Amino acid sequence: MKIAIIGGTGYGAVELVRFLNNHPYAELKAIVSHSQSGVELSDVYPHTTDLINIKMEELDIDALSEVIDLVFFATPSNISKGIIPSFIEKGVKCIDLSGDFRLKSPDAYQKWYQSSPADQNYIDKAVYGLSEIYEEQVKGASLIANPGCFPTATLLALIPVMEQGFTDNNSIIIDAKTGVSGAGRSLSLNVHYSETNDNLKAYKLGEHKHIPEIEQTLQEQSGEDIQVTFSTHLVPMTRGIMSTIYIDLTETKSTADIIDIYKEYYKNHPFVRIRPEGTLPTTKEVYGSNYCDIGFHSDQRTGKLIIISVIDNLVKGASGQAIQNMNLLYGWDVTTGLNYLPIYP
Ligand SMILES: NC(=O)C1=CN([C@@H]2O[C@H](COP(=O)(O)OP(=O)(O)OC[C@H]3O[C@@H](n4cnc5c(N)ncnc54)[C@H](OP(=O)(O)O)[C@@H]3O)[C@@H](O)[C@H]2O)C=CC1
Ligand SMILES: CC(=O)N[C@@H](CCC(=O)OP(=O)(O)O)C(=O)O
Repeated sequence: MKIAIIGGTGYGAVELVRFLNNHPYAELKAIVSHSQSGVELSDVYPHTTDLINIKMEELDIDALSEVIDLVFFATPSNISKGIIPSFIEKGVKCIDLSGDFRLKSPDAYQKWYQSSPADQNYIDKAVYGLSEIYEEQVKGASLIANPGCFPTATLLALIPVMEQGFTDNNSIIIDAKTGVSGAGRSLSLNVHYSETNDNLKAYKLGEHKHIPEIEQTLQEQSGEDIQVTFSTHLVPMTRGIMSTIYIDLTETKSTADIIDIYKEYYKNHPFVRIRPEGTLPTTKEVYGSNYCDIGFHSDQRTGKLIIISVIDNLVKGASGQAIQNMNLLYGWDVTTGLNYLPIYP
């Protein structure tokens, strides 16, 4: 299978390169860069020296479409929506790491992304690539909208319990934290070392574009009109997301009851690991890997279930899940190319 990556010098792209390099059925044919075409990837990322010998190139849709089967877009939002239709028309499948095709409502996209939405025909075609939940739909897709990092950690943690009929689905509070690589490679004051080191910041309260993404999927899964309270925090670490979720239970359930439900739900999904009672996952325990680890505490005193979900934002939250979706798309084992033990410590 011949692959191209667009957005070559970004963190998402170089993480895709890492996984494709280890993938037995995928061949990386081209890396497109709008800022550094003609430059060797290893000149931008010296850690790939002698391992990846690819000169980045300008985007040429016609020429690329002749030689590739699949394109990964690792570009900021507002880019892929103008390019993907041309690839799809030429029979090239697309996996988009940006948010351009995630929201089914064009009005919601306009509101939360403050920009005009993609062509409705392509929004309709796009499959939301939350791999474990939409496995069957992903298998038949031509365009996959890879989920955002916070929605991945949050939705995998919430959906199984919400299907049980003993939760108050309008009581959800999501308190999420992310490492700085979530903001990508470009520089800004927000992610400046002396602004983030030794510091903890809340940001984008009430206006984060992952709010409509989370609500859209929870509404689709439950059939209810759900609103969530969602807060994001920047933590002085490179990688990792922890989503701490609070949801009211309408029946008394022990932590062990909840764990049984999740173990059953994810029994055929190797990338979701359910922690035993008394242990809660940490971001370091999934570092560099495609795992989403989930732990629970059912608080009998308050009737709230507390769920802790961790991922590596660049792996399960972006490029790893994109590779998982590629594996589903082509009928390969989902773990192909992704069989990494987390890096610890
Ligand atoms: N970082 C993360 O944890 C996650 C990221 N994502 C999403 O994945 C996508 C990539 O993120 P990430 O790699 O972190 O971001 P980066 O900022 O690190 O990289 C994005 C790359 O896109 C290219 N690019 C930037 N501006 C333009 C432009 N105007 N036109 C064309 N290409 C452009 C640049 O590469 P070049 O100049 O080489 O073309 C840039 O390096 C984003 O949509 C992001 O929201 C999703 C989940 C998690
Ligand atoms: C630290 C930081 O800024 N994180 C980003 C993560 C968003 C992201 O990367 O996801 P999208 O693909 O939806 O843009 C944020 O909170 O906006």
